[in-house]
Amino acid sequence: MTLPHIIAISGASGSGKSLFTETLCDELRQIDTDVLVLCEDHYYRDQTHLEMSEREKTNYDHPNAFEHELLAQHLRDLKAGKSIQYPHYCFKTHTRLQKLTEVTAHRVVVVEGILLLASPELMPLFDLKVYMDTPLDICLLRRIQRDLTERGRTLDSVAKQYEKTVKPMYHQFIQPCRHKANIVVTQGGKNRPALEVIKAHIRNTSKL
Ligand SMILES: Nc1ncnc2c1ncn2[C@@H]1O[C@H](COP(=O)(O)OP(=O)(O)O)[C@@H](O)[C@H]1O
Ligand SMILES: O=c1ccn([C@@H]2O[C@H](COP(=O)(O)O)[C@@H](O)[C@H]2O)c(=O)[nH]1
Repeated sequence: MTLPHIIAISGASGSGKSLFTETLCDELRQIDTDVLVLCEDHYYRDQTHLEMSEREKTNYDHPNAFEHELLAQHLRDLKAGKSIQYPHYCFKTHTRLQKLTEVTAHRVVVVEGILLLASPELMPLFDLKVYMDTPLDICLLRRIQRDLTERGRTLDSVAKQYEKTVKPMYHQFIQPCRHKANIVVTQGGKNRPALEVIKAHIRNTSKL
């Protein structure tokens, strides 16, 4: 089997990574492209051993919060044509679920997450690196809306986490990776020309 083409979609929380990935992959499937999506979020380290009050103090925007070594192993396995079993993570409890999803190797693998380009172990595994360059104030507004409706947070907790870790870690780890990307996407998940460019690149390079 042809090696999978692995694409990283990175950028700040709320920058539009998920929407961009979902749109890209839906459209690739419509043209019969065999594509698998993996989320870096699934690889957050389990916090079960900590009290809830301690879990809430964890810095989830630092690279150490992720089990990048497991994600790297999974990407190497997929490159070798092997199946993987990826974990699932719950943002409300900050723990891994008792659930693994088995997936087989695909021709195209799209991985999305905030700190993919900050990991020296992951970087060599990506064939294409995309950075979502969205102003941080827009990201924050989107994050407030999502965290209140989907992740069981309050406005106060979102504001505190943003000041304490989300914003400083963005400046320390995420934004400095912008220059490592092959493609920088402005205007979030709805940037139609950027989607077309990446689709054309995938068609040309993944020998579909
Ligand atoms: N260009 C855009 N215009 C309007 N809304 C957008 C745009 N890009 C993303 N969104 C919305 O912003 C929110 C956050 O986007 P999402 O893709 O979940 O970000 P991320 O995965 O980077 O955290 C979602 O509700 C999404 O639908
Ligand atoms: O237990 C957790 C784990 C992560 N977070 C926050 O999630 C975002 C990353 O997710 P996106 O889907 O890219 O927005 C990150 O900024 C963490 O702060 C959390 O709050 N709790």
